[in-house]
Amino acid sequence: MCKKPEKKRCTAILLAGGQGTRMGAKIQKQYLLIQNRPVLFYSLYTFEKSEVIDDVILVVGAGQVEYVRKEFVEKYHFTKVTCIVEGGRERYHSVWEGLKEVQAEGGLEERYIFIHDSARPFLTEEIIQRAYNDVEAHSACVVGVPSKDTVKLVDEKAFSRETPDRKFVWIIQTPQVFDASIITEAYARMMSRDTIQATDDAMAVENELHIPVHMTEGSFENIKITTPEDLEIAKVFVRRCFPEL
Ligand SMILES: Nc1ccn([C@@H]2O[C@H](COP(=O)(O)OP(=O)(O)OP(=O)(O)O)[C@@H](O)[C@H]2O)c(=O)n1
Ligand SMILES: C[C@](O)(CO)[C@H](O)COP(=O)(O)O
Repeated sequence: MCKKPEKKRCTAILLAGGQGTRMGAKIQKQYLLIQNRPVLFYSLYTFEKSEVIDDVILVVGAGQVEYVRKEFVEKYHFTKVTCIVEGGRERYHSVWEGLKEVQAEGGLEERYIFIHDSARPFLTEEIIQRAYNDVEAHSACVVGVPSKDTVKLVDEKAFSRETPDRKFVWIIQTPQVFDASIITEAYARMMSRDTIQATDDAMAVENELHIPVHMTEGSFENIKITTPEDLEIAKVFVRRCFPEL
């Protein structure tokens, strides 16, 4: 009889260490409320219920570890959160802090890492499943959606330089999912450089290891809460995405 291969351990690194400058609110946007619950609650809830995700490393801002432990992990009984660490100045610093925890725990060969922005509360189990299938097939994948708009590359004075064929343009979301050994090696190399320009995790893998990263279909609801109008949209999406809450 053919034995089914064991599922690899799936760890989410959930990022909640940003300042939310573009939101311009008095508190960081991961703590703003959408329908009576903080933005950070929703992705923790989705990971907790997920059949794919085994454990969660939560990365938070300086001095927020105990607050998040009490007000999220204990209050809502999020049992998959195994550790809460402080992040750093840029998003990639925060990812690196999460990855250091992964390295310390070990088992890199048998593990996938799902890096997700807590600022994207409308992640679904379907997207997580699709990403899992994709990382099994390709070792590196990022969730995104094909662009619905025409995209132009422009010069410094905002004159159009090039219009890429839209069928090759994807708008990138999270989670971004990798073999643990690939993403830790890519980040270790990237973090040793003097200047770093990486607005997502795939860039580390593409630039440092030259490994192709596959696109996994996300959803147009998997938005990032970035500026105040995103919160207005979120109020509509939350009812559709979490009818049980
Ligand atoms: N130093 C940082 C910066 C960002 N993030 C997280 O990365 C995700 C995406 O970043 P972004 O939307 O840019 O969040 P902020 O950095 O908070 O926003 P802004 O750039 O407007 O300050 C968010 O969940 C944010 O909390 C993080 O953990 N650590
Ligand atoms: C990773 C990301 O969410 C993909 O869209 C995005 O690049 C994060 O960028 P930000 O400038 O930190 O919001």
